[in-house]
Amino acid sequence: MAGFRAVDRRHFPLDDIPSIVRLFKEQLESSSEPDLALLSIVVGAVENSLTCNRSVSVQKETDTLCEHKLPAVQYHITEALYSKFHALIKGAVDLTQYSGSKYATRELVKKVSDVIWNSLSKSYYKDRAHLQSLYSYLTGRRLDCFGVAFAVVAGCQVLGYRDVHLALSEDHAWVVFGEGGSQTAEVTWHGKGNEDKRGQPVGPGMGSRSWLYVNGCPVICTRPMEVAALVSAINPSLSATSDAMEVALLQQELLWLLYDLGHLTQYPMAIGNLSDLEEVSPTPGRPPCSTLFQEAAMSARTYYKNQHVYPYTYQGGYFYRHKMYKEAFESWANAADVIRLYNYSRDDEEIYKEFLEIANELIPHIMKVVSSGHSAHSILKDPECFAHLIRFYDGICQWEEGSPTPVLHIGWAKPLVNTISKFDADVRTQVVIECHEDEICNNKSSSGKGTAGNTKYLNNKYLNNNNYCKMREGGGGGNSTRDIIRSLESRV
Ligand SMILES: CC1(C)CN=C(N2CCN(c3ncnc4sc(CC(F)F)cc34)CC2)S1
Repeated sequence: MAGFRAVDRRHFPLDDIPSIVRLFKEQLESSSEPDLALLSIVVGAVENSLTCNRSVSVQKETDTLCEHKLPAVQYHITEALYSKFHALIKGAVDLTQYSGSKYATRELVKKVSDVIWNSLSKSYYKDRAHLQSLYSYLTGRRLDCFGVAFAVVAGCQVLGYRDVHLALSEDHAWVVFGEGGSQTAEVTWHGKGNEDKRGQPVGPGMGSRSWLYVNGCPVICTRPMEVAALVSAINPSLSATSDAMEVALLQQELLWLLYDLGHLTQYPMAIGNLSDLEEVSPTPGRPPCSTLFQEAAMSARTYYKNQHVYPYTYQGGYFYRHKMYKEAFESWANAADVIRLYNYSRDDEEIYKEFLEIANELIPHIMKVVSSGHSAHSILKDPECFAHLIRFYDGICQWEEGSPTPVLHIGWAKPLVNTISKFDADVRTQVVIECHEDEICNNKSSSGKGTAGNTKYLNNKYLNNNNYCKMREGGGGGNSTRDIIRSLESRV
């Protein structure tokens, strides 16, 4: 649409959270598609005014939630930026070049990606905050890697293509297009120092088994889920240690609107974002954040073959912050059960850092804290805690097996040895180690091209009955947990 619909104009000026929620609600419930450019410009303007300007207005203590006034988003500013985006896209893409098909072609998608890509400012710090919205793009010519992918989808919407949608893994974004969303295309970069693969289909399919492409189980967005992605990408941080409260409250309200409309059901990370916000500032009458973290994990199991890691690290982080250490061990073991199916490759640094922090910071901290106490109920006397930790470490070991890049090094072994040796032998012997082969792991070892620990992998199944966990010895060599445990036994 060339300009704002008349209905949109009357929402302005947007000077508080309810007025922005009303605009989103109307966009999401109106007959035609929600307008990604309009919504991204609006939330980008609010975020920018509350997090990027030095002139931070000190909120009067007397203010209650509903009186949270925002720096008003004026209609004429929004309309000018909206028209600028339309002019940029329509001016650069001659649609007569792309046959009359209603479906986008790879050339069209690549062309829109080039228009965004070539209009970005030449050099800026790509990992900075607040570079995800079209407001940032249109006022500063700066976008982060997610922002480029989002801008391409918004640009294709401006051109009238309803088949181009955002595809999201846990650390990358690309687009699907064509009949039934059957085609894929890279449209942005990933990580540092990697040549971008823009225009190419997302590859190399299952072969690489890298976490970056979540084994063929990305979140394929509908238009409302693309709105959920732009809302999830709102970044309230003012500095490394503080958030702009109004921006966080706006994000929370918009996520509840999307939740109630059912648009987060198949989007585990957005549910996780909402749970994090609820943990900090619970909304009366809403489910507790612990329930939401569980919903995120269930969503990943239901819709994405349990191939996503973050729902379990969201949940484990929550339990850790609330000193629910046994539950944290279980969530982290569940996260390791996901990563064990992958091969660690060079693009997977983000999840490597996540597991490194859990194994070498968070678990050792827990061990230190609980070692000071001497209660009979200590987790150090609980075989199920030991079993969760073994499952956690074993998952990381299996992740490494068959991978082109090694995972473990001595920096991992010391905290691991230290942790396991905190459990007495009579507790450890209650955990029967049982490993057996099954088809998934066979595929992993057959397709694994890696060198690190390239051995025949046997899956560790955990049968949790009679209050102990069975992990039966099997074949295999490399870093299988059995070898680690055996070597530990000889030292403890
Ligand atoms: C348990 C954690 C460490 C806490 N926050 C986590 N996030 C994971 C990434 N987040 C996300 N939240 C919603 N949608 C997306 S799409 C995406 C990949 C990017 F390249 F597009 C990331 C992401 C939000 C924050 S994982």
